[in-house]
Amino acid sequence: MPGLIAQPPFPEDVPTHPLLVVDYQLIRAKDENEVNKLWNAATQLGFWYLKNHGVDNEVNAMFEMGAETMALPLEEKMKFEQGDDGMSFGYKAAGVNAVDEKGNLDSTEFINVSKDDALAYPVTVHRNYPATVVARMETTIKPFVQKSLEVNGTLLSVLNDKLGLPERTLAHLHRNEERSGCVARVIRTPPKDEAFDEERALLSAHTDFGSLSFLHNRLGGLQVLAPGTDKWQYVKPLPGHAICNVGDSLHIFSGGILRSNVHRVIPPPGEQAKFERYSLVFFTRASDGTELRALTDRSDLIAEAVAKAANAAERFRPGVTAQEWLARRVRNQRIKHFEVSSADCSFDPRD
Ligand SMILES: O=C(O)CCC(=O)C(=O)O
Ligand SMILES: [Fe+2]
Repeated sequence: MPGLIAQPPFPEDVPTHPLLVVDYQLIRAKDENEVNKLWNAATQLGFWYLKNHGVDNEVNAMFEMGAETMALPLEEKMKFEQGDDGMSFGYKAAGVNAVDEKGNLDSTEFINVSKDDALAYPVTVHRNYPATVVARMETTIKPFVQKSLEVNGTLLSVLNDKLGLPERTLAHLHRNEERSGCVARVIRTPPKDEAFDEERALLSAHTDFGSLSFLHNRLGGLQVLAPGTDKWQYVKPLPGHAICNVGDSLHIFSGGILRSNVHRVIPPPGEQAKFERYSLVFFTRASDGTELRALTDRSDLIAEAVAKAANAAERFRPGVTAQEWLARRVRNQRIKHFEVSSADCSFDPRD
């Protein structure tokens, strides 16, 4: 089980991309220095470490839930597969997504549990889940979802104010009680297959689709392509530190001020590659019916940024809701839609 088996440390001699370390407790206290650090991280790279978030116990329990679920027979897991229609909740089998332009298939499994299903349990809002998920819905998943919503909600409110938006503008677009694509995801990738080339992605280059991602890594493998560079670099997992990043919808709401940066997952470096890799993410996404558009009418800062941007109309008013954006992005990754989606430039991270 992840975290219970001793795993080799991240190698010393592998280059990594440093991230700013933001202290969640100082953010909650609205400490000015810390708020500025968060702002710099969110506007420059769009990724940062978050320490003192207080979610460690729930994270460990979620890894257990993920391992219990992945251990089910494939036939059982397939009863809950997300399918080819753009549904993001449920089980994603290995080999259903393309990882590159050649149409190579992924080897990554997910279990995605909807925030709406977790909070409404035992009422079903979107779908049913495997017995290993149901057994922990109340004890493990709901507390993880609630705490993750709180952490991301606090970060959103600080960013809201720095963007010059009226109080709680972003909070209104991300209301816990409204249906959304917010989801808790456990990811499993197998140990590295020696036959695969080093650079073959486990999760292809992408930007996240929602507003804020709260990620927990144990082994390396996550890489970012930092602005102004052409080399992928590992982000080193640090014990007790989450990795947070901005996604597409927040990039759009902010008129491009907040950066939704490209990232991918490849096999972990060195000795770590011999182990299966588990990671856990909570994605905060806007309520389903929210129109994705820059909030130019609510903030002078955003209006100025959009006025200066190239192709602003296309980039910051794509003419879709948060729900449509998510469904399109999820659907276009599936190999079933590969020919259509590659013609539609789905490998452009902003498709
Ligand atoms: O597993 C990771 O480290 C990153 C996962 C990720 O980027 C995603 O699920 O969007
Ligand atoms: Fe991602």
